[in-house]
Amino acid sequence: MIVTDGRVLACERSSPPEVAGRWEFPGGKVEPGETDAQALARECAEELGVRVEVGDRVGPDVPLAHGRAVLRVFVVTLLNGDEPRALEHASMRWLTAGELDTVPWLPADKPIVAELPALLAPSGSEGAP
Ligand SMILES: Nc1nc2c([nH]c(=O)n2[C@H]2C[C@H](O)[C@@H](COP(=O)(O)OP(=O)(O)OP(=O)(O)O)O2)c(=O)[nH]1
Repeated sequence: MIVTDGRVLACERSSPPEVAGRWEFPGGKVEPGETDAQALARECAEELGVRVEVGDRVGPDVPLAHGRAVLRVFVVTLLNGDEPRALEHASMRWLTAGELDTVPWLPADKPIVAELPALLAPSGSEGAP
């Protein structure tokens, strides 16, 4: 997940048909010989045209419905002022904590999205009215 200025980048899948229109964090499958961080940097370049630094993990490993993989999410930071472009997604939105419920997330993402308000809140404001 790319977090900038208290907003997270949410991406709308364009395919396959059964998940088109559902929203996710940019990323993709780790290929043989890659570390998690290498795979994530490659996918961010392919899908968004950006260079990133991979940071801490967020939330649990979530088993995917087909049982062949888990969803594992990391915070990443954009490098060199790069601006994400939706090269493979149908659309993209930068969401504040208050907007997280305004897109239909893929089911596997929901436990991870649940951890986001704390991460997006300005430090010290967690729990504030
Ligand atoms: N990148 C990403 N994938 C997710 C999320 N949530 C979720 O269930 N997935 C699923 C969708 C896919 O089955 C898989 C991600 O792999 P992918 O995006 O590389 O899959 P794909 O089938 O489009 O592409 P490919 O690797 O087969 O070329 O994980 C998420 O937040 N981000």
